[in-house]
Amino acid sequence: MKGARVSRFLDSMVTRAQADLRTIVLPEGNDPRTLEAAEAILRQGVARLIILGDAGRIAASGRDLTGAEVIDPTSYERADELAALLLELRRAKGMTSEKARELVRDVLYLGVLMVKAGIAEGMVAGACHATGDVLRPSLQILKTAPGAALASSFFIMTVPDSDLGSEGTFLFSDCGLEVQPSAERLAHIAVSSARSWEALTGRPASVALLSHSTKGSAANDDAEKVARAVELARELAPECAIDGELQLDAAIVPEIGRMKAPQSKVAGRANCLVFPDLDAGNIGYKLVQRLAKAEALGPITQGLAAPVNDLSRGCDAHDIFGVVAITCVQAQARGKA
Ligand SMILES: CC(C)(COP(=O)(O)OP(=O)(O)OC[C@H]1O[C@@H](n2cnc3c(N)ncnc32)[C@H](O)[C@@H]1OP(=O)(O)O)[C@@H](O)C(=O)NCCC(=O)NCCS
Ligand SMILES: CC(=O)OP(=O)(O)O
Repeated sequence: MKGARVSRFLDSMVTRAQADLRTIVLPEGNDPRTLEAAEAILRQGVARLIILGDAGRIAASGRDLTGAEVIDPTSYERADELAALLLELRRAKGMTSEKARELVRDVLYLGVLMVKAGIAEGMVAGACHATGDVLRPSLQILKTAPGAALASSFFIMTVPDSDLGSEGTFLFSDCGLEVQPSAERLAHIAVSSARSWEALTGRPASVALLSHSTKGSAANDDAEKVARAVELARELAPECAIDGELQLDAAIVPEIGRMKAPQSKVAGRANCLVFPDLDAGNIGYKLVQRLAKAEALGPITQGLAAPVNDLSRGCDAHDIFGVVAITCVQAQARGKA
């Protein structure tokens, strides 16, 4: 964490988080990277923290976690109350009181239930759990936000020494949640991404729906799905700059955008890149992170009723710190909505 390069984007998230503190639950208190990030979050006054895990093990980490509330999920005094809440919310889906009492000891379910009950305002996990396991409890318990058709996810990528996108910063979606979105779901992902970008950066979104084809240069079902998603996204958000289908070079490199899609207002200047499916999105973000040494903060969920954000199991403490700062900013926005 010490000496980690902080992007201008992350710096702005930290400043906003510090100005109006929120309470975030970190269910992976047994993970050393999480404790390293927690120490930095507390030292810099970025969030109030609830850390779930074995208190003895956490104390033995040697991290200064003064100010954090450490809760052992095996002896939490509000466990019965949260199990009753889970039962009430999921009874129609076959939840039993026995199963609810068992699930409330699972740190991921416990964390989400704490958010649902208002004990915490957001959650960050995924350093040592797979994405499906992190997101399933939030999809089941928190559900989508009013007006959101679906939940999806994005990364904020900052490529060092690049002037593409927004001075090297991009939103990539969906790199974590929707596996094989239909044209309709892709359109919703594109519009949510534009709104997330604008809420986080304060800058106008320029959204490219990516493909192996630019404006009909290839004719097949995959390219047509993306072109259809563009039409639908424009109907959903006529005020947004959205275009496609575009190849990656046409989307972000001005001279190639002008050559391949001369009529497009997005080509060559896109800052939000929407991938056609999860294979492309997940592989794409990891390529940019690992080969271009980009800062990759996410997967951040959008469209959920309260902020629960995931991490890659390949993350480091800097990534966890960054995702917590973004979660705080999302929690502030929810508080004001
Ligand atoms: C997130 C994910 C786990 C959800 O699917 P699932 O576990 O199969 O769960 P289900 O389809 O049973 O859905 C569980 C609940 O989530 C809801 N749900 C699923 N996807 C949703 C979405 N995109 N938006 C809103 N709700 C959604 C379902 O409606 C269901 O609600 P219900 O139980 O109240 O009826 C699945 O989409 C997934 O595995 N995605 C890929 C994750 C991944 O591996 N990413 C790569 C690394 S980042
Ligand atoms: C986002 C992601 O790819 O997560 P993981 O690396 O944990 O699968």
